[in-house]
Amino acid sequence: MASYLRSWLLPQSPNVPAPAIVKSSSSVSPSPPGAYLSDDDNDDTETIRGDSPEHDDAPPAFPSMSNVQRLSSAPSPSTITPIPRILTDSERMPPPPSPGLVNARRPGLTPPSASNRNTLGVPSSGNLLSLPPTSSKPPKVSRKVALAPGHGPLDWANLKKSGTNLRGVNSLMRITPSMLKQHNKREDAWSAFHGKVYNITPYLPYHPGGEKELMRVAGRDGTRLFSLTHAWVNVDYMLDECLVGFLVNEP
Ligand code: HEM
Repeated sequence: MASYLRSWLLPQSPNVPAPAIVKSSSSVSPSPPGAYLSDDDNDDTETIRGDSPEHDDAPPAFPSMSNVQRLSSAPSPSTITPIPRILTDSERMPPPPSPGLVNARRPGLTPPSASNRNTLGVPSSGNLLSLPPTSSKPPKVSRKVALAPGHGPLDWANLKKSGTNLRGVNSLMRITPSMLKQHNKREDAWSAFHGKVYNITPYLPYHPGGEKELMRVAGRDGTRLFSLTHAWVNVDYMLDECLVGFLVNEP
């Protein structure tokens, strides 16, 4: 009786098989004697060693181990794999920056300072978020003049359609530079544009740039000055009813 109790209170000696470790072929399958003693050569013995996950639900050995036996066979704390801890919000990776701070975090770009921000907090310059300058030129000052009442663009269009003879001649002519030069008075002003000669006298009070400007080309070729001022204006359409002829070279 005493030896029986001692065998349960003391750890098992190495030559006595531990009752909890089932290695006996009789408990599993009828293997030939000695087959379960082989460590590596037999696959069947591998499946019943207890280190396989499939063996976790094996029934406890009988008789069960004492406290001393359990302590001696328990794994040391250093061999226990720690269970991963769930991170709190503050320990997780920070969220991506908001769009307004993207440039401030880019290397090589200076973050927008308070000095180059307007009252709305929008960077005014030196930042990709700022609007590009639309033009480096100063704003163009209009040189248009105030036309007399009844002398607007629509009034000119109506005059052209009225059938009034705006040419001052009965037929189209071949006009040399010397002939053109004789028509340089306000009441009789001709000017050449793109090889065509027009009577500009009826148009003088309708010219948005003023009579004075238009009279600069009276009696001569005004193509260059016209193109420098407003190349986009369709003079052929504007003065089609004022055509008097075509510019030709001197004979
Ligand atoms: C007979 C031919 C010409 C016609 C049909 C004509 C027509 C016009 C028109 C339609 C405009 C208004 C343009 C706009 O609204 O943007 C204009 C403006 C003007 N034109 Fe003429 N033009 C003629 C000849 C000339 C010539 C020869 C000069 C210069 C010597 C001249 C000087 C000007 C100027 C300074 C303005 C004002 C431009 C501005 O600041 O907006 N034009 N002209």
